[in-house]
Amino acid sequence: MFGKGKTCHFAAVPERYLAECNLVVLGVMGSGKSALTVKFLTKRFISEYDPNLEDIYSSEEMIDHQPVMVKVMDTADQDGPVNCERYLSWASGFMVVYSIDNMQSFKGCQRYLEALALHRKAIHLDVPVLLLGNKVDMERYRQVSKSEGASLAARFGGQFYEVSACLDFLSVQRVFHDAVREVRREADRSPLFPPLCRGEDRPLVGISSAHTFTTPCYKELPAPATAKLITVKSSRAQSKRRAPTLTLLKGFKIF
Ligand SMILES: Nc1nc2c(ncn2[C@@H]2O[C@H](COP(=O)(O)OP(=O)(O)OP(=O)(O)O)[C@@H](O)[C@H]2O)c(=O)[nH]1
Repeated sequence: MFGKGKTCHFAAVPERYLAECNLVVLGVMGSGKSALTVKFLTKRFISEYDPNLEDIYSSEEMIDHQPVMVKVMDTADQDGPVNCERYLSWASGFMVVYSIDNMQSFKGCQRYLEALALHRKAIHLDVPVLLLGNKVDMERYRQVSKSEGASLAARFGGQFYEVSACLDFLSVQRVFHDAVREVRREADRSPLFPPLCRGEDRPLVGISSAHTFTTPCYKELPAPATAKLITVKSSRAQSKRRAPTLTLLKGFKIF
């Protein structure tokens, strides 16, 4: 299990004021989805994960002086974008990951982008999509050029980043925070985005419309069928405390 720690609460901000942003991380096996997710949540790079586990992690973040509960679904698709329903209807935004040292993973992520384009068209909402070229530390084995990544992202109307789960934390954090910013922008821009973010029965109090955003609820939101919700301490809070021992997927421990 990952993240037994209790949630960190920002002292001055009652929980009911937190907006939520559901991010889904997609990509073929081995592209680094779990590594990026764990890096964002814990500032650490862990090299092995159970590829079959699909979990949702949540972390309270302060982004542009606004608190937000970021929920990250680390998906575990075996065969590309099939049975996507569990995350399509849940997501506020998507992050599609490939590995710059693996052309197959780049081709694989195009299938995700196509599926997401269809989804966006179907619901008439520009749910933000970010394309991430991971493993830039593997530059000398690069198979996908930066311009190929950028032009693919542009083709599908998404932001493009190159990152590495095993290099600096801030670059990874920036990508996740930018995803939240994109979701906020879209929520502000589109009257079709539902007006308030609604967590599990969280009272909808005190959130001005300028800062509200949520899952595109074009239909009833089922809880993702196969995912567990795991709450971890925010990375910011964690850095201020003595690092706890976290037991990771597959029983790996980090300190
Ligand atoms: N060098 C390097 N290796 C990475 C990076 N990110 C992930 N890896 C390695 O790539 C392998 C796959 O990473 P995962 O995070 O498990 O990839 P995933 O996309 O979650 O894979 P599945 O769980 O199989 O879907 C692991 O051995 C990681 O250690 C990175 O930025 N740089």
